[in-house]
Amino acid sequence: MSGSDERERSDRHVVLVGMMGAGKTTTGVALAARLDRPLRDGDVDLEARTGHTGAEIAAADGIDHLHHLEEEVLLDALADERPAVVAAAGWVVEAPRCREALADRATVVWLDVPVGELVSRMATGAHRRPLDPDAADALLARRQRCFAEAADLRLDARAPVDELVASVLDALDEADDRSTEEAP
Ligand SMILES: Nc1ncnc2c1ncn2[C@@H]1O[C@H](COP(=O)(O)OP(=O)(O)OP(=O)(O)O)[C@@H](O)[C@H]1O
Ligand SMILES: O=C(O)C1=C[C@@H](O)[C@@H](O)[C@H](O)C1
Ligand SMILES: [Mg+2]
Repeated sequence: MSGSDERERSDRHVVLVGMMGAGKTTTGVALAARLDRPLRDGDVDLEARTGHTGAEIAAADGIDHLHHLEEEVLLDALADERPAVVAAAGWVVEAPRCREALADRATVVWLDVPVGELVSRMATGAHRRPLDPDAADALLARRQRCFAEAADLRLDARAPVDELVASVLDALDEADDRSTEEAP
């Protein structure tokens, strides 16, 4: 894993990033249980803060306003001293402030899913704004670099959830082993 070692690994948040429908919430619930950490889900925090879903905010106030709120929600979650598992909003890797905070305070896992599978996964749940396949394709192409820059670990998230969780736990253990070996 790359990324800043300013904080001990065990103090860092584990943040799941990826496109809408990539499985951040689903994997986040299972990972938080295994790590015995709280789950901070961007969509849940957004609704608790505003009383509205992302889809409602985008429709009423525009996508830029939604993005501004999502940025604040992630920065708040990362500022919490208690290490958590965080399911971040899909967009946040495009925000330089978020990428900086992620590099400082988190181990970042990119749940990467091809567009065809994403589109069927996005059909579930009511909180998402609608996105057609061509728009999803263009968005992923544009955002690929941001995900790659932010991520310490990239997983093919077509795998079953328990395998994804095991891969994250393995990567965290390996990083812990390396930092123990490197300690003076
Ligand atoms: N590893 C997986 N294998 C198969 N289906 C999955 C997997 N992970 C998630 N799903 C399914 O994909 C759909 C979207 O998952 P989820 O809501 O967790 O995505 P998300 O990344 O949190 O989306 P959003 O960014 O919109 O909140 C759900 O129906 C979920 O059951
Ligand atoms: O991935 C995206 O582009 C988005 C994700 C959501 O969190 C919202 O920011 C919005 O619906 C756009
Ligand atoms: Mg989610």
